[in-house]
Amino acid sequence: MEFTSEAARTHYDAVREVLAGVVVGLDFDGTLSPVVDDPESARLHPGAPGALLELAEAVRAVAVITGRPARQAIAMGDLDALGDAMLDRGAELFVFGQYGNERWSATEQRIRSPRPPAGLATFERELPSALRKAGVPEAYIEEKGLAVAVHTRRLDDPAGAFARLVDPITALAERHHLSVEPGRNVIEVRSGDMHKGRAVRTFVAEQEATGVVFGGDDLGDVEAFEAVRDLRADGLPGLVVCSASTEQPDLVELADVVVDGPPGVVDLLTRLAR
Ligand SMILES: O=P(O)(O)OC[C@H]1O[C@H](O[C@H]2O[C@H](CO)[C@@H](O)[C@H](O)[C@H]2O)[C@H](O)[C@@H](O)[C@@H]1O
Repeated sequence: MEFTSEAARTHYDAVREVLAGVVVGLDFDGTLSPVVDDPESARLHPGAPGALLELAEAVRAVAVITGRPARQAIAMGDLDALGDAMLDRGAELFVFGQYGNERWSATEQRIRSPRPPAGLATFERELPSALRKAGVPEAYIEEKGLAVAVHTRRLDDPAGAFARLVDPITALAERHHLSVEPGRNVIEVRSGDMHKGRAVRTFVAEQEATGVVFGGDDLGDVEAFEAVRDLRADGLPGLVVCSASTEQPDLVELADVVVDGPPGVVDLLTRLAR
């Protein structure tokens, strides 16, 4: 792991000093789960469950804060079993799905979810035609209930296809009053009401946290990075962790600690816990 500045090292020490009251939010894809070609095949890094379990005992609470539907993240990460193991040790696991629109906890064992945003159903109906017109009809459409993701990773030219799709998808989304979230070979369309920054702030407030850590790897994590930095400016110890990749190099400059993808995240969580 690498600190991005001397101040960053101080932030790390400040968080460790109040660790028992700290909340830890972690993104799923690219942070806890290595990025794979098929979004359905993503799984937790093998070291993640053990590291999260150990960490949960040392902090106030742990949350997976993801763009995925909560149900999917729970299934892919076997998070209900992990949550049970945490409860057995007096710790709690939360999942904030769809950028904080959905909420699950190991104690409640049910997902609270709002209705899909107005305009999403029409957007979905019009999307295949927009993909055809942009010359990328074979892009993979992932329907998530509250959002739609268009993936280009498995195409012959993922970056070129992404570039051809951003403007037409943005225009279509705007016509339906929806927001666009570009990511790693993915363009997501969803309601703009919620983002990971709000999820982080809610998590901190509800848990009356004495500090906060957030780790992420993609543009959809930037609001959470900013929330940690803003809370820190208000006096709450905080640490921003970037799970680095060549696909989103710009995120590094927003972070305090940079680690090498999910294996590096697991290593950092293990160090924090000890
Ligand atoms: O907030 P996250 O947990 O990072 O979720 C963001 C999106 O991640 C998924 O896509 C990404 O991971 C896939 C599997 O590794 C990869 O194939 C894809 O290229 C990545 O963009 C997921 O499919 C989306 O629904 C999530 O919103």
